[in-house]
Amino acid sequence: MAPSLADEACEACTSDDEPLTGTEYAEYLAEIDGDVWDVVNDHHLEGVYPFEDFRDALEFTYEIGELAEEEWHHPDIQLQWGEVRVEMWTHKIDGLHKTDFVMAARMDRIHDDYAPE
Ligand SMILES: C[C@H](O)[C@H](O)[C@H]1CNC2=NC(N)=NC(=O)C2=N1
Repeated sequence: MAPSLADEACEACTSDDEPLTGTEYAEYLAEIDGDVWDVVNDHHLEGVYPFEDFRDALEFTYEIGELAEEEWHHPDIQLQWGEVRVEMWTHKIDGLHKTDFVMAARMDRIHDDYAPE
């Protein structure tokens, strides 16, 4: 079996890279949580994570913030009761790079720990 996207390294992006097109990112999109993530305008990822309450949403926000600092790839984050919204793309190429999908897969893995029993 191919390694999970969440186990792959975040690849460094250079300004020579082209943003991924729909056919190119389709295989990565299939590996992240389809109930959470959508690609918008072939340009960025939008994710909406559900939570049981505000505290879980707050702790998840902190955890993905730490991930962002470790990988130096920072989503826009909106926290509200029971929900965390995330937007993410690769600024250098103003579009999607494999790294955006690796980050999404890592966030999915973190979110798994918040699933209700
Ligand atoms: C200048 C700085 O290194 C860049 O803006 C980094 C930091 N965080 C980032 N976050 C995201 N989401 N995309 C980027 O391309 C990015 N690049």
